[in-house]
Amino acid sequence: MNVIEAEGLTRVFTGRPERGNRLRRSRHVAVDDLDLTVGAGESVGYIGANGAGKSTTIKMLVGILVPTSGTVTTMGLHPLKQRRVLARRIGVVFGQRSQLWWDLPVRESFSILAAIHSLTAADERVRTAELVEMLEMGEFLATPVRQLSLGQRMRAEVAAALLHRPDLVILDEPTIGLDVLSKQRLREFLVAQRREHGTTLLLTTHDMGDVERLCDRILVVDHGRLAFDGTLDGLARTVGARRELVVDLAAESPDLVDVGGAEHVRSDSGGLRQRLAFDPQRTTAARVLAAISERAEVVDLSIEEPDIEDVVREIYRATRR
Ligand SMILES: Nc1ncnc2c1ncn2[C@@H]1O[C@H](COP(=O)(O)OP(=O)(O)OP(=O)(O)O)[C@@H](O)[C@H]1O
Repeated sequence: MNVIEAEGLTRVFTGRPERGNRLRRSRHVAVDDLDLTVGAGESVGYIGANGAGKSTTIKMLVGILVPTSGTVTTMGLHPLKQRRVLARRIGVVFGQRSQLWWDLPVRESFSILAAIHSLTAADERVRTAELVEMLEMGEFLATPVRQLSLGQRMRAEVAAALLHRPDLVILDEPTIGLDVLSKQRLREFLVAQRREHGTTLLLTTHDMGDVERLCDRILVVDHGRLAFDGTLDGLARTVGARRELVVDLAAESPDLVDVGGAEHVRSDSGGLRQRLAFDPQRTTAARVLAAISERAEVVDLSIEEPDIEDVVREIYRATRR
């Protein structure tokens, strides 16, 4: 069964009437004739530059925005006409907007949501305990939401959206602004939910790490239109999404140009710091590091992910050729 089916989905925003000419309004096509199907159990990353139309699409899928034209069903339901029924079947997280009660302790927000979703008292207890453990929320359950750190709040938001075990979870920028550890926790949790419950995931993100660790299908949107629909492998083949290993060496060294599986990008400070690019589909950072260590003593290292904006720009370039 398809969890999401959209055909010719279009949303046009019209501005205010222009001064001196009330009949003229600016017109902006945010989502342009989009055909989209997402099957049960898929994990789909929806990426694109700022303003490409990601949030607008999601809002139409969940019934917050009315399409200008086209059709859409989510979980086989009409998002606008059957919004209440749909709300019981899906979980939605908008990174920038909270669904928790600001002044209440986190635990109470969960209780209210459990009541809204008609969970039994026993089920609420079991599910809350499970989420608290998996998302490590024990230490801030009694804290009012407004006092949470961003990482804590996002974990609580995700828990709130998944409390009723929805079949489809839609996340708009779930890891935005989070530190490395919080991102990792959240990703591990989502992977586990998928594995254990077969949950379908659709997420928008600017973080290539989210895409790599969470998604088996990627959609790239450009000016409201689909520019790419395929796997991460396919995306990497199209744009060569590379990572960079940055190593600090114990002594100045010549450029590390002959390291297998990696390409020397740049040396700084007489070769004390060197950057090597590699394709994560073909080799691993550990292998590249081992090869470097045979040639020079490494004292520190970091790995830089490709910037999603660069990947998207490359996709746009490739698809417009
Ligand atoms: N309510 C609105 N009224 C007018 N224009 C809007 C409205 N909402 C969005 N837009 C415009 O539609 C386009 C798509 O916006 P949307 O928020 O869907 O982009 P996005 O891909 O989610 O971007 P971001 O990554 O920055 O969140 C943008 O040009 C935006 O300015």
